[in-house]
Amino acid sequence: MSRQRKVALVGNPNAGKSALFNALTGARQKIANYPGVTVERKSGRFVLPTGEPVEMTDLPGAYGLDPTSPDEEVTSKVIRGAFAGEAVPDVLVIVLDASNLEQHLVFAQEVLALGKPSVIALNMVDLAERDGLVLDPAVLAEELGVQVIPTVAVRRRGLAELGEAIASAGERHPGPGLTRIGATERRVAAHAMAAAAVLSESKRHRLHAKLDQVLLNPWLGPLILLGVLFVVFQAVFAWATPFADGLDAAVSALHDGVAAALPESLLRDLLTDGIITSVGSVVVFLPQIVILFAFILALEASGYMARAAFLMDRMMAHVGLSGRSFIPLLSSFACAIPGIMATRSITDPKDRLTTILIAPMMTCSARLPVYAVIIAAFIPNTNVGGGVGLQGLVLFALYVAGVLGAMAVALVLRRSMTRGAASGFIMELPKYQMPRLKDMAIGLWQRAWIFLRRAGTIIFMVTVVLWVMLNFPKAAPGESQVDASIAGKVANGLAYVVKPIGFDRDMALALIPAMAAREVAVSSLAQTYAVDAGDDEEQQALELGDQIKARWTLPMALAFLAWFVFAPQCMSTIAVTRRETNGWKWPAFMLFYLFALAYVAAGATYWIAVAAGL
Ligand SMILES: Nc1nc2c(ncn2[C@@H]2O[C@H](COP(=O)(O)OP(=O)(O)OP(=O)(O)O)[C@@H](O)[C@H]2O)c(=O)[nH]1
Ligand SMILES: [Mg+2]
Repeated sequence: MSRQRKVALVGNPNAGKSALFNALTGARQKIANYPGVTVERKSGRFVLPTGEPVEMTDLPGAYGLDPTSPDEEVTSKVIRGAFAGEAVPDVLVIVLDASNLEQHLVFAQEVLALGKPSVIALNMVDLAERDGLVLDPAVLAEELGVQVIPTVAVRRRGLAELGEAIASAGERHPGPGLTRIGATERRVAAHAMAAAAVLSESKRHRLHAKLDQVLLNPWLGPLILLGVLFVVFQAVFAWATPFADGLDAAVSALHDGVAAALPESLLRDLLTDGIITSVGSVVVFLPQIVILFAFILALEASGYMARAAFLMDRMMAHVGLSGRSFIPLLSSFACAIPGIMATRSITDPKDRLTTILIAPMMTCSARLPVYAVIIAAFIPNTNVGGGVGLQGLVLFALYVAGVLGAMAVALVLRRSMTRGAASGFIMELPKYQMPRLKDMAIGLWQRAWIFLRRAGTIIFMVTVVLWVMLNFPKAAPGESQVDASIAGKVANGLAYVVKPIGFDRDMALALIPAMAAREVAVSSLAQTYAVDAGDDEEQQALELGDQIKARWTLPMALAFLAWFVFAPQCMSTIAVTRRETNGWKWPAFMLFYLFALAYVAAGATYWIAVAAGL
């Protein structure tokens, strides 16, 4: 034999080619670049069982022979013998991931159609078996017309058999089935072959495979995801009502009880109209928060969340981000702080910065009380048909508005301040699982506790300060207490700024303490109206929602909602952004652009609503 024969390993990315290459060639490797491109060329010596030494190359992973990347181009050219200065391989070892057979068979058919001497390494059979899937290599060999050797590259299983198969791989002609052209035909055939090769499959594996087929379907998948999210928001309203009503009654009872038990005094006012009214107005949203988190935790534990990230990867790529940003952004639906901290897992610094900057637009749970009180006051609790409640629909729309805003900003940032290419994304999809009740209960308890602690600390303190500012100096007889107070005077100043976007003095007043935490907007409205009601018993008896309804117009309410979709009203988020970006530059930028967006969005909402005659 004049020339040393060449054997090349080909297959989809992550099939285990390099693992197999290392197992076969050991330390006898040469690493260089293919001439003219920065693609690594790995080759090594391997001695066949016949004693014949061959040169083995580990080709870059590819999904097809029509290249879409420099890696794929090298692979495609080398195996066709079209790469200048590179000898054409004599035998191809096509490496397949047995636990992902259907997908890998698509490329395998394309390679086999070239008609070269080939062998298939059915790799990762250990992982397939772990998942309850046992395959019959003989069926595949029959279908494909080449030898199929089960291997476990990392355990060196099947290497000797693979060597023998390589030694005996001879000239072959592509069978009729392998001259199929077109990706769709190959896909259909891959599906049939993968199904035919199954020797035994646990019920669970079959079910999971079916689930993935539906949930990850490029058309159905996103629709289902949208549907799931939609149900969540419907439930947040529908299921929480009885519990929220109960809490509300308890808060009122406590308020009245304390008011009756104490003599009239400043302390009594502070306790009742100040603390109980404000903290109570936030605490009543506990049921909605718990329901929202129950869904989020269940979706995470079941394995669906990772699928959602997978589905979102393509969409995120459109705005220059990857699926990697999805998890931090998703956590930001609970709270932007853990979300921003979770961006540490994003390796590309510009990717990460973009994700941090848009995280506050994901609707966090602190906005829920604001949204809920205004929606409940202004949006009728009607059915828009098919059992869909209008209130849940509006809530859903607010979440969507935040997401769309974030995507638009990411798109702009990735073309300007954080310019750069989107990084790739590979994600392991976890197995489907029934969420465990105990884990869920612990998770829910933690979230509920965090929420209550906020009510007991930040909101409590801001409330006391606000109460002082609202109650002093005392109004002259006939004058409104709110107008006379320090808070009222400050709010009157701010009211000039927010008047063009439809906000009145009370709304302006709510914005100031809400810088500490968004929920405070609700408690400060509750307090303002309690102070404003003074001794008017009829006014005092009104619920916050009814107060708001009586004082605001629908365009005002909608503008207020639009404001909270964007406004960066959370000191902790600003602080954590400063820490994660090492300076004030980015948090300052974040504050500026989010306030600008909030102002424009609220103004546009107000004037459009007014023009529409709402
Ligand atoms: N359990 C198990 N893991 C394997 C097996 N073969 C490879 N792996 C692991 O699968 C992962 C991917 O393997 P690689 O050899 O890097 O895959 P590759 O085909 O070279 O991937 P690209 O170079 O990206 O095309 C690695 O973590 C390997 O350790 C196997 O038979 N069983
Ligand atoms: Mg590799």
